[in-house]
Amino acid sequence: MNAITSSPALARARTRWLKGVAADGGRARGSTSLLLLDTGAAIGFATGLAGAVEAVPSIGAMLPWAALMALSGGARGTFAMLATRVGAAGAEHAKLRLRRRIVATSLHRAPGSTATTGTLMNAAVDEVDAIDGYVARFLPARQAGAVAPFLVLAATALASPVAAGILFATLVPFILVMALAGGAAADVSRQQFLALSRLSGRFADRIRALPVVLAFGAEDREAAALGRAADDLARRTMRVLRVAFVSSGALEFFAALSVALVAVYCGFNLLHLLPFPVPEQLDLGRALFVLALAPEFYAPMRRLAAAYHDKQSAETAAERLAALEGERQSPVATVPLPRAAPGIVFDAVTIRYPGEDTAAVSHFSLDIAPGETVALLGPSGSGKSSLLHLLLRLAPLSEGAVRVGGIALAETGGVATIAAWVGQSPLIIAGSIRENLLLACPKASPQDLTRVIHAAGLGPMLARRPLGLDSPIDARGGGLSGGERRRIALARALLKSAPLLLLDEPTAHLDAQAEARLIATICRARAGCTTLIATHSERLAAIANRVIRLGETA
Ligand SMILES: Nc1ncnc2c1ncn2[C@@H]1O[C@H](COP(=O)(O)OP(=O)(O)OP(=O)(O)O)[C@@H](O)[C@H]1O
Repeated sequence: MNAITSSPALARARTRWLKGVAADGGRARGSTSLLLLDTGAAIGFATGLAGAVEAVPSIGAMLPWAALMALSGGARGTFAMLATRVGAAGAEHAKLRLRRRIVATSLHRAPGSTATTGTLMNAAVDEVDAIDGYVARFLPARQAGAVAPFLVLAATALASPVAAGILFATLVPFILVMALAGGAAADVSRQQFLALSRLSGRFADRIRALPVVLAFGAEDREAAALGRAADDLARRTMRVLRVAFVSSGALEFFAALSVALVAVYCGFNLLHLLPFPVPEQLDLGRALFVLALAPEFYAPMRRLAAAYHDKQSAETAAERLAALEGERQSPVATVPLPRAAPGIVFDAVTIRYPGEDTAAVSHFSLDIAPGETVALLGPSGSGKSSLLHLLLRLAPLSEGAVRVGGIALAETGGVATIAAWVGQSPLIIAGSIRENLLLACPKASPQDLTRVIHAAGLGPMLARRPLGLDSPIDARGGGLSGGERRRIALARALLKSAPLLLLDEPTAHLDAQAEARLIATICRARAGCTTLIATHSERLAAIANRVIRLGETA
C-alpha cells in the first residue's frame, strides 16, 4: 500500500475517492456560500466608503453610507467566522465517517494483508487527519475562488472598466506561476507525508514491541533508526516550506502589483496626468470604490494558496487510505450457518500467503463428519494453524474448495459465528480477567462463568489473586504465565458454547498433570460439537476420532 504513483488513472481514482469522503462531510457548500457572502459584504463596504466620501461635507447624507460600511464590516467578520466553523464541522463529520470505514477495513482485511498495527493506527489517526484541511478549508476556498474574483471584477468594471482590465491582466501570469509552483509543491509535499507516515508507523510498532526491544538490548539501534527517520522528515519538511515560501512570494508579488497598478491608474486618471487616452474619467467616489475593492480581487486566491498544502496532504493520504480500503475483503453474500455441529470438507485445498513462493498447505483434502473430533498433527510449519485460520478467513484459500455444513466457505463469510476458537497465541485485551472472559458472551450468568472457570482449571490462579476475576491484566497478558493465558482463552471459548471447536495447541505450556486435566475438560466440552485440534501432543491427539498427520507424506 505504499506505492505512490501519479498515473492519470490513479489520480482520477484518488480524486473520486476524495470527493466521496468530502461529500460525507456535506458542509463544504455551506462554507463556500458564506465565503461568497463575505465577498458580497466587501463590495458593500467599498460602496459605503465611496458614497460617504462623495457625500462630504453633508453629515446627514453621509450617515446611510456610514451605516452601510459598518453593517458590511460587521457582516464580513460574521461570515468569515461562520465559514470557518461550518467548514470545521463538515471536516469533523467527514473524518468521523472515514475513521469508521478505516476501522471496519482493519477488522476485515483480506487474509495475508501486510498492513502492520502501526500502519493501521497511523492511517486511522494521522492520515485521516490529513483530510481535515481539505474539507474545512481547501474545498470551500476552491469553490469560492472560482466565483468571488469575478464578482469583484464585475463590480469594479461597473465603476471603471479600465481598472477591471488591469486586475484581469495580472491574473494570467499569476495563474501560470501558481500552476508551476503547485506542481513542485505536490511532489515535495507527497515525499514529506510519506516520511511522516513511515516515522509514525515505525514509532507505534516499536512502542508496541518495547519489551522485545529492551530484552535484546536494541534500544540504541532503534532510537538511532527513529532519529534517522525524524531527520529525513525534518529535511523534507524544510523542502515543503521552501516551496511554500516561493509560491506565497509569487502570490504576494502579483497581488501587490495589481493593487499598485490600479492605484497609479486611479491617481493619474483623477489628476488628468495619464500619458495615454482612456475612455473614462474617474471621480473621487469611483476611484475610492475601485481602490477599496482591488485587494479583494486576490483575497480568494490568497485563501486558496494558504489551503493548497491541505490539498497536497489530503491527496497523498487519499492514495494510501484508498489502497488500504482496497485490502478489505470483498463482501460476500453471507449465508447463515445453522447452529448445529457442522460437517467440514476440505477439497484439494491450497493455502499460499501473499508474496510467498511456496504454499503453506498444498492440495489438502479431508472430510470431517458432524460431531467428529479430528486432530491435526505434524511438524512445526506443516500448516496446522493455517487450516484453522482458513476456516476463520484469516488465511487465504488459493486453490480448492471448503464446505462447512454443505455451504461453500466463501458464501458463509467464515465460521466465526458458530465457532469457539482458541488461538495459538491467545489474544488478551487490556481490562479485567472477567472482561476477557465475557468477550465471548457478554450476557453469561455468574453460574456459567463459574462452570467455565472450573472446566478450564482457572480456579487456583484466581484464588491466589485478591481481586479474583476482577484482577486487571494488560494487553500483553502481563502477570500471567503462558499456561494461564491459554486457560483464559479456553474458558472464553467454552463460554461461547458454539457447535464448532477450533483449538490451536490448547495444551502447550502445560505440565503433564495440567495437560491431563485440560484434556479431560476438552473431552467434556466437545460433546455435541465438531472439533478440530492442531497439536504436537500425542496425548491430546489420542482423544480424537481421527488423527491426520500433515507434512509426512512424500
Ligand atoms: N501470515 C503469514 N504470511 C506468510 N507465511 C505464513 C503466514 N502464516 C504462516 N505462514 C507460513 O505458513 C507455513 C505454515 O504455518 P502454520 O503456522 O500453519 O504451521 P503450523 O503447522 O501451525 O506450525 P506450528 O506447529 O509451529 O504452529 C509456515 O511456513 C509459515 O511460515
